[in-house]
Amino acid sequence: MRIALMQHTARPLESEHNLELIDDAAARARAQGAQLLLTPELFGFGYVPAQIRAQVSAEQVDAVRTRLRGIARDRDIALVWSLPGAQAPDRRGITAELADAHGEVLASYQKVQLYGPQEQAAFVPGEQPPLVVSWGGVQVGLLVCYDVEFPEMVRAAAVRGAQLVLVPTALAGDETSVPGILLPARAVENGITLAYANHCGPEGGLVFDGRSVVVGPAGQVLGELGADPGLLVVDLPEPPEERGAGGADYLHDRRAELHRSWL
Ligand SMILES: NC(=O)CCCCC(N)=O
Repeated sequence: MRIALMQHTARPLESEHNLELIDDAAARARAQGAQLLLTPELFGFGYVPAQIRAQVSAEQVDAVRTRLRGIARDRDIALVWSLPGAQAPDRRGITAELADAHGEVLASYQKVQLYGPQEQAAFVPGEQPPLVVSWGGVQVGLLVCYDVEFPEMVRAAAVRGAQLVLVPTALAGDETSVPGILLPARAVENGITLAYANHCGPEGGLVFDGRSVVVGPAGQVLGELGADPGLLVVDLPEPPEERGAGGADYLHDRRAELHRSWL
């Protein structure tokens, strides 16, 4: 299976411009044989939580979502996007959704681990575990940004059968430990592949790191980008016949009840 990750700089609240970037990335990804395109967190509006809360209506979110479904359909590629939820501005979270190449939404997930006071003031956290759906013969789970830094969140996707976890993100501040240490660890401890698509460059008062990456079940880097805009196209390895092949099978060996009683 071949997937693509879009890494770019969104323009705050300029959804027409941001959608054109996504459409262009979808066309280029499809031309390179990718079956899915993963895009960064809140890319349609830019990573500007306070401005989204104050200025983006539910109708505007719905219009952008409709356009994204159309891009998936018109470009004949599955698409993962991240938007504000469909609710009123004071009751919505940050979502990630997977649509198939017909533009049909297969999975929706609401970010559980909101990051920092800005996000917590602007959005409502999700309370549900990641939904895992079958797409292209692979069990796919969705998480958003900060979620993936918690072992519990990736484990929740893995115990629900996820083989591939797709993560729209918005990481700034030169946090090299996230793509460099945490993501490989999450992949190894669950025997899964993780794809992490970030913003890059100056946007909304922050400077995003880029460093989008795909990490395989042994923690191996299958593809990565630097600090500039780009399209990362990666051929995913076949999911391992059985987890832990050649190593520990943490999911099988863990003493979950005992661990739960300690935490
Ligand atoms: N949008 C986000 O969830 C940002 C998470 C950044 C976490 C970090 N370690 O800097």
